[in-house]
Amino acid sequence: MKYAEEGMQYHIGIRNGEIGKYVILPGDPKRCVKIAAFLDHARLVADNREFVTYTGFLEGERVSVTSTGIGGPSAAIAMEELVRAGADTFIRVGTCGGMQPQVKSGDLVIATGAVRMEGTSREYAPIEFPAVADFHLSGALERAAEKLGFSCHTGVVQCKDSFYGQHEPQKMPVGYELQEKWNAWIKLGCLASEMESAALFVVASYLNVRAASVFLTVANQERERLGLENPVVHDTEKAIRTALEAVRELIQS
Ligand SMILES: O=P(O)(O)O[C@H]1O[C@H](CO)[C@@H](O)[C@H]1O
Ligand SMILES: O=c1cc[nH]c(=O)[nH]1
Repeated sequence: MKYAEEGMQYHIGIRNGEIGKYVILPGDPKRCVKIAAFLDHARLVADNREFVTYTGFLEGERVSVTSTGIGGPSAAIAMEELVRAGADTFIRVGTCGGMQPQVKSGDLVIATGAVRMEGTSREYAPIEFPAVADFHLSGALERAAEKLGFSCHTGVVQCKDSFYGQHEPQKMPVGYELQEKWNAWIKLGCLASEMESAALFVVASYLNVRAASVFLTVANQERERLGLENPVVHDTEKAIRTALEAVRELIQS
């Protein structure tokens, strides 16, 4: 494809040689600078659309941070172009909404797999194919959260394309379907809902690279429904530190 000059990735604006093989993937571009602050000698290498990239060092190894924006389409584009630029190991650092009563605001969630109730992954793989995280990366995230003493849940998460379809299904013309499926995901033990991991895990399988996800639980609408305590938490630092500790372990191993 010839949309960009030679050696430059069209959407993310990265030039060859500007990123590490390890990339942290937040959704929010403003999270990039917070993550980059944990790297040595981090510098901004690209800023195009929703895709902001910093590259720095961890344990002497080059590590990058690229925001994906919201949803599967832009997350898949980011991963495709980062792989073309040389990356092979991805950890999404996101936010999520808890679904099970034990998943409380401020807790971390690590995804072992993701429900593919979004559109992007269907343009890569038939729906029978599972969206699964890399086993070794997820294990490294679990060990990191435990080492850092953070409250953490590991399991399947649910992905969708409509944030408001999750939060206000009754207002949607297809609310009957959204509500029925939501109840099914809860019965099946889904821990939390977010928007990018299903696409990232399926694209990673297709491109033969490694991907995993860790999230901050912002709040939990099921706890709200049950009349349980449910504050709103926005600070993603625990998820960021967990991801970077996992990358550190991978670099040292
Ligand atoms: O905080 P980020 O990483 O963007 O993740 C979550 O937040 C956004 C919705 O508010 C979606 O992108 C969802 O996956
Ligand atoms: O409830 C939430 C919180 C973050 N991201 C989501 O997709 N849903």
